[in-house]
Amino acid sequence: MDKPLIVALDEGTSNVKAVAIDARGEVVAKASLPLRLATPKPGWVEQDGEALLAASFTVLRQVINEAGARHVAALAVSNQRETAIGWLRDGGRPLSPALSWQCSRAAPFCEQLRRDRQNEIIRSTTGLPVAPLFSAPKMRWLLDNTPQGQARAARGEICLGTIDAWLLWHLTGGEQFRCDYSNAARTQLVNLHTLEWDDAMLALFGIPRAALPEICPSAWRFGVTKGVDGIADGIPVLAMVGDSHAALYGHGLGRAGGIKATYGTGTSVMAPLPTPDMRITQLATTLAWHDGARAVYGLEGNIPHTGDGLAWMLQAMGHGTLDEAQRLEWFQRLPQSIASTDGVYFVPALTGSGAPWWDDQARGIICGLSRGSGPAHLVRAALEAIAYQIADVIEAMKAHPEFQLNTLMVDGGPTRNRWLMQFQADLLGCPVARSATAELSALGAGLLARKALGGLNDDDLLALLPDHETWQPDMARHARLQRDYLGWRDAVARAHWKASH
Ligand SMILES: O=P(O)(O)OC[C@H](O)CO
Repeated sequence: MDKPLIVALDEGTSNVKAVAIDARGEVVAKASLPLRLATPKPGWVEQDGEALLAASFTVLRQVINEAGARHVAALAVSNQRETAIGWLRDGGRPLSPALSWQCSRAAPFCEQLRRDRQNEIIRSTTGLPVAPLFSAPKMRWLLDNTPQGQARAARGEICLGTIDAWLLWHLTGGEQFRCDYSNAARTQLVNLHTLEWDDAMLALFGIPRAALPEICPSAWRFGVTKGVDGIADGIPVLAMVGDSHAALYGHGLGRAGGIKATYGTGTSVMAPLPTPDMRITQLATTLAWHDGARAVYGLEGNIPHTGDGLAWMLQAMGHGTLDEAQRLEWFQRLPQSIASTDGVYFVPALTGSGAPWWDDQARGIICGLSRGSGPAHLVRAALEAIAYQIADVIEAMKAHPEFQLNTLMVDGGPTRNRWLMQFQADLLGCPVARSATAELSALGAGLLARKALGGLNDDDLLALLPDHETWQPDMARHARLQRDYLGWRDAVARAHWKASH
């Protein structure tokens, strides 16, 4: 193979990395750079779109040059989702900083939609709840805060896009204005049944169709590089996909029964589904990817505080300065030093609860303390809370008629904790499989690009997936943990107590 490499860009919220992946699926070169977030007002979170481009092009240039441009068959992109940016079609200059997925400046507009009782039509059309997280209310804010924004957008002078579209536009010298299905599905403007921009949603959010990109499959010939300093012209971009979706693809190509959980500050749990079905109102339904032949859907639950709850507990106990290695040592040693938490639970609803409860008013609680409770009980309760919250989302997923759980596939920093992996397997009563690679999103996007190159079927791609280390459940312990899980549910109800009083 004269061009064996795919260079995949993983454009995240806090850093951007590029990796070169060879024909066996191995990472042979990589580079990364941190990205800055700005918080100009409470609740506002934004990112300099041009700085994001510059960092992305720097890591791409570095990896392409290290690997040798003549060996690069294609580029692939996985990216932070929901973040929205507007730019001038003439010249590509941004209208303002990109509005991060974390930004809640569009909350008043969302509140109005809820007051106008638009929730149900939005959810049944797009699969998503009304929330400032999604791109559509952010795009509306951008147009409202740009002189003659609506009129100029309707005339096609303004482009509105997710980060994949922004990157592609600039990678192709302004020639291609396209995004992929997975990113489009997170805007809240796509009809999940037709997979097209939806007229009713465009009208509701006040977004002219002329301002939006063409939606393409995630594995697709999106365009070729043109005019990027230091990067050869003519390299095809063959995949673009949201990062969480790319990780699911990188774990197992979305085979039935393989659910993934990315453990980080928060956790995204995603299950692949063959059809969209929006009956489970506690979770978001989304498009996982379109591989050029077919669309795969996803049922997703986002939990805001998992690793973050652990960090909070450590800080509250006065150990916030421990470095990463010390934390891992602590978090493995302390929970094993006791047989159980003796009924102590920590519900880390620190800014409200996410999936499957969705209660902004909920607040964190520690309950079940007795005279004998100590640091080990608290640390163990914080670790167990991660596993319990994931179990809550999976419980909600079980209501879906096509749901299957064979293995929970996991990735992210906290999965290095072997005690936590075993506890998660015992609690769920199913194997937990941790991916051997830290570059799962980039790898998933890279595999989609390989698919677009042609010549490989899914069995060939499966052979390129990284290995997993698996923890098998102890079923006797699983049975005992069902009692503790009921105690957890009771604690969750107490965390939600404030909302109803
Ligand atoms: O930047 P990450 O990797 O935390 O991902 C951000 C998510 O895509 C937002 O939905």
